[in-house]
Amino acid sequence: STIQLKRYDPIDKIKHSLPYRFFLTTVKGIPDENNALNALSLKEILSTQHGQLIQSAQFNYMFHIDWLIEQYPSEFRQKPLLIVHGCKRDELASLKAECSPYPKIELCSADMPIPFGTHHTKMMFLLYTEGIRIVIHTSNLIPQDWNQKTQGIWISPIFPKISKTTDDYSTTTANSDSHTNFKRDLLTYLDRYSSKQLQFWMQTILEHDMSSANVHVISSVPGRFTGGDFQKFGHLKLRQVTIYCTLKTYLGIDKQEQYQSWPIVGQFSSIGSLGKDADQWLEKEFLTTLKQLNSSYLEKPELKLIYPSVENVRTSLEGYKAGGSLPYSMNTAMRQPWLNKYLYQWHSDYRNRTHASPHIKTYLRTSNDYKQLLWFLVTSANLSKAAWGSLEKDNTQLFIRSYEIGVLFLPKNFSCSSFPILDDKISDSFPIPYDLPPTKYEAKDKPWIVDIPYTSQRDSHDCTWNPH
Ligand SMILES: O=C(O)CCC(=O)Nc1ccc(C(=O)O)c(C(=O)O)c1
Repeated sequence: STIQLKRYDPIDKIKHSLPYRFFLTTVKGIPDENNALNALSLKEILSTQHGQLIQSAQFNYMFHIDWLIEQYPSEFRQKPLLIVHGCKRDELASLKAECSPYPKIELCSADMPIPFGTHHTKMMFLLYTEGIRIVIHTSNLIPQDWNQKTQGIWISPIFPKISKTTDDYSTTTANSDSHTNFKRDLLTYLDRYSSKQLQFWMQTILEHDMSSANVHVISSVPGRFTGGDFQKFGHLKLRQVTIYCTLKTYLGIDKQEQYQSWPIVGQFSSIGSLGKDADQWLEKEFLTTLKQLNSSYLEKPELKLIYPSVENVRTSLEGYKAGGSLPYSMNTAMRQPWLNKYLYQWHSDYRNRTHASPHIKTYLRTSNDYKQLLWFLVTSANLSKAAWGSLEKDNTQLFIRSYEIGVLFLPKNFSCSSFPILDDKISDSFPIPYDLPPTKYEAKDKPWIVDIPYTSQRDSHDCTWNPH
């Protein structure tokens, strides 16, 4: 059979990048050495060092087209580019206008059948002569999102084309998928767009060997899911993957008791309307599925939510302007004061990103001493029912409004029973983006709310915040 020459992937040369391939974006205005550790810029992701680009696709919510084209190397700026978006009406008109100088840009509008849903997914397909690379991340394609924020990036290997030779005995399982069903789940997600332009990318993905993928796809698409589709998306998918890959399979039932109290940490850049108390959705639905309370213990589930306080925003590199990307509205916040007791500050001293305001979204489960990580998810999904879904029809149907996608790291796919979280940062500990244990809000702290003024204290640029 043809020996697939493992092409040298420049991403592998970045210190500590393997085996997780999980990066933050580089931050301007902090010492360079803090950027070196597991950080990438968009230009680095798109650079010619990865091979000869044939064409690409960019899934996102917000686009600055001229700036995006500039992030591609000049020799790749005329390659076909598919923009997958959820824009409508005047936003669609301005997106079309922005794309008109570029004949090779095609627009694919995601079907948005449900009100208040967003096309939130942030993903890149990069097709090279050598193979296809998939990037799943949290940044809008606008300069502000790649400048001074904390954002997350999972960057796949360059998956090689499945060789055509008939005697190909490579380890390809059913059409060369991974143990984590990465290809199957990515295709399941793409199929929901029922888009002709995405047919080409689905066929291309089918033709590539993704058996080396070591993460699970956790996605959301608009719809009402029951029966066979019940656990395919949203928080039920996360439950389905974590429940069978950690507690039950190799930790043994007896140990389950030990894990009942292990806290779950959620971290995000916006919050939806979650109901009049925690029992409406947060604890009864979202936490319960993540906690897998499938046993008799009725432990008080421990949930810690990291969302920037006003002070975190005021003292950030961008100052109050960072709050423009934290669209938690007064109208929503005023109806859920009960949420504040779950809130923790954004703190990332060990990654030198305390002042790089977070737009990343992550969810994880950790031991009580914060030394072991049971699972880790980086995703586009904020803490909202629109993103994660809400159960209906006596818990037989999951209703989701938005498109979201993320990748889940499970220890079993990295041949260990838990990921180490050690306080020194150069060890092989999992590169979590923030400090653990999380830092509680101080008594005077309030969650950042985007649509009210902050004038009593000026920010790091000596500005105040006056939305209108
Ligand atoms: O959900 C709610 O009810 C509040 C509205 C909201 O949060 N909207 C929103 C839209 C786009 C993005 C994005 O940047 O793609 C983000 C984000 O990522 O914070 C959040």
